[in-house]
Amino acid sequence: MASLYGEGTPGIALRIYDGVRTDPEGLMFDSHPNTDKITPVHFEALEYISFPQHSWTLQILSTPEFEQRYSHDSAHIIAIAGSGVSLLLAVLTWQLATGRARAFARAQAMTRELRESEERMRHMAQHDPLTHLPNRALFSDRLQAALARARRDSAGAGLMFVDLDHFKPVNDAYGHAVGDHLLVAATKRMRDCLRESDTLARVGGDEFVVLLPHIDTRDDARLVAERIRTSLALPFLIDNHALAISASIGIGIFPEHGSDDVTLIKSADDAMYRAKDAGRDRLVFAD
Ligand SMILES: Nc1nc2c(ncn2[C@@H]2O[C@H](COP(=O)(O)OP(=O)(O)OP(=O)(O)O)[C@@H](O)[C@H]2O)c(=O)[nH]1
Repeated sequence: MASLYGEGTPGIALRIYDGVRTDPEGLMFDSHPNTDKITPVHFEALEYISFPQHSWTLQILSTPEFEQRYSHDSAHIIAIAGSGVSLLLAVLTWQLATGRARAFARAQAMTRELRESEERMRHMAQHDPLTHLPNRALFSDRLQAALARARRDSAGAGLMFVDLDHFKPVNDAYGHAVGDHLLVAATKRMRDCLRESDTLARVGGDEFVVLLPHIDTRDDARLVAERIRTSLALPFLIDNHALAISASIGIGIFPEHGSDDVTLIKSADDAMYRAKDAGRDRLVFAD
């Protein structure tokens, strides 16, 4: 029970019950099974206000002293006015609180959606849709960062161009979809030859690049390149077709074959073309 009217108007109080059933004349009521038993009280000492759409019942209590001072009707009006204002405030507060909570939840959901779509867009802008490998733009960023680190640490880095051999005949003989599946399978084989910290990127139709950001000697790069060459030279079984391809690999070492990304890329790319010219399925180091 709470007295709403402070010290100036002692003797009047308001109770709000939820789930109370009034009797047909509104004089007596039973308690809800979950509330305490409410003792019936004489009409002169209280008023009831039931809300048809709700299970609430207001009980307005007044002491005989209060009624002597203000009369029953005044007590009634003061209580009704007071409870009306209280209810209005409670409803407003509830609406503001839930409205704010809803607006807050919606804003959070929108922020999340926005962030996810930004991440999707950024991923699409930086990755190849077929193999999901980094594309040329992302590779270029990673290469520049790796060379800056290697320069600072006076360390080595390796760059490889890996171009598949005899890929076009696969497309021509079995169709583009089989060619696509072969590119995905070749990607997996190459990825399995690399460390997590290495970057494999797709920079053309059947052309890939590999960044080895930490190598001590050119033999480190040779070993990785040889592993890739061997794994790509094994037959692929794609959509029930046994397919044979291979790879020509050009290798450039930082800083030996280029002290900046542009020079290093050109050196490794030239080496790859020399591997093609020399008969394919081989590694060639940059000059
Ligand atoms: N299936 C498929 N084919 C592609 C895709 N992108 C490019 N290609 C094809 O890949 C082939 C690449 O050409 P080449 O590198 O000259 O073909 P190649 O037979 O490997 O030639 P060499 O490298 O000289 O051995 C072309 O036929 C392109 O149409 C792709 O996303 N999917």
